[in-house]
Amino acid sequence: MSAPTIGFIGAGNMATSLIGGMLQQNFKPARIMASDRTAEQCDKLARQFGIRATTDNAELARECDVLVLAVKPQVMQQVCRALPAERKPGQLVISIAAGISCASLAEWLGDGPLVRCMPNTPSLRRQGVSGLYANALVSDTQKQQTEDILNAVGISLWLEQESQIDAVTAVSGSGPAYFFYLMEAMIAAGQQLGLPRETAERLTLFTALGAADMAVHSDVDVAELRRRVTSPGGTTEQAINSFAADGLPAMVERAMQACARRADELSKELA
Ligand SMILES: NC(=O)C1=CN([C@@H]2O[C@H](COP(=O)(O)OP(=O)(O)OC[C@H]3O[C@@H](n4cnc5c(N)ncnc54)[C@H](O)[C@@H]3O)[C@@H](O)[C@H]2O)C=CC1
Ligand SMILES: O=C(O)[C@@H]1CCC=N1
Repeated sequence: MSAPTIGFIGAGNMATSLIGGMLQQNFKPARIMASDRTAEQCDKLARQFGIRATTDNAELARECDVLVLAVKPQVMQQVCRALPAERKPGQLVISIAAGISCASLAEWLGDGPLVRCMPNTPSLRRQGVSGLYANALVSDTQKQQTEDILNAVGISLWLEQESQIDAVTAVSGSGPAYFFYLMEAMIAAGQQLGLPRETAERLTLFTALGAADMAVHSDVDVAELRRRVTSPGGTTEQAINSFAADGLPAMVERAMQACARRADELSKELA
């Protein structure tokens, strides 16, 4: 079977990250298309990646075997309803929007194979992680096609239930922002302690990179890795005790609950 043609509707941050990663993983530019509301964005992608880009979403719907919906949740209904009814037969639709349910997508597009995917921006560096949920009409071949796309930019995990996508959004979809926020705070605190900004920044970023790499490749869990840094009566213990006294775990839980709740609210507001 020949390789599928893949069309991205909405060529913004996430689509650019995904396409960039796919091309590094030997996807052929001739097999990838993108459409965007703005001609500037189309020109940018065409120049950057050598792919075909158009302002006509309908062209992708007619020509592509796989359609990736990568517009903001707030415009998804309008974009879906404006697509032609004569889409490529058996077309797989992959939506990466937060908080847009399969039921809404099926109502706007008609019944068909549908995957909900929650990727994240480190896909740009092929370090992404995605949660995937398929409706009952998705074939094994289409599941494989979905994995081929998302695994080109990192790793992907299939979910049993659609509702778990909101939890994935709270952990990994939005998660890079939490780590960036912590890094911002560490850089500022490093400066307060007397380091030049650039030094505090490099120390912080390489510490984050090293800690994540170590945790990913470790055969013990992250709590044990933390304990191994924390000498009794030493310096780390003071910092961890301070975080605990300020209620860091509860703070993280509340933030992630708020994130998942917003995804659920969006699914109702935009249904
Ligand atoms: N940015 C992130 O970290 C993540 C975003 N997502 C989801 O990905 C989707 C896209 O997010 P971003 O790439 O961050 O947004 P973005 O704003 O960078 O990209 C959206 C693109 O859609 C285009 N667009 C708007 N209306 C259009 C229309 N009618 N037809 C064609 N294109 C149109 C815009 O011009 C823009 O280039 C959202 O639904 C979001 O929930 C999912 C996971 C992570
Ligand atoms: O903030 C948002 O709504 C999107 C979804 C996950 C990450 N960014």
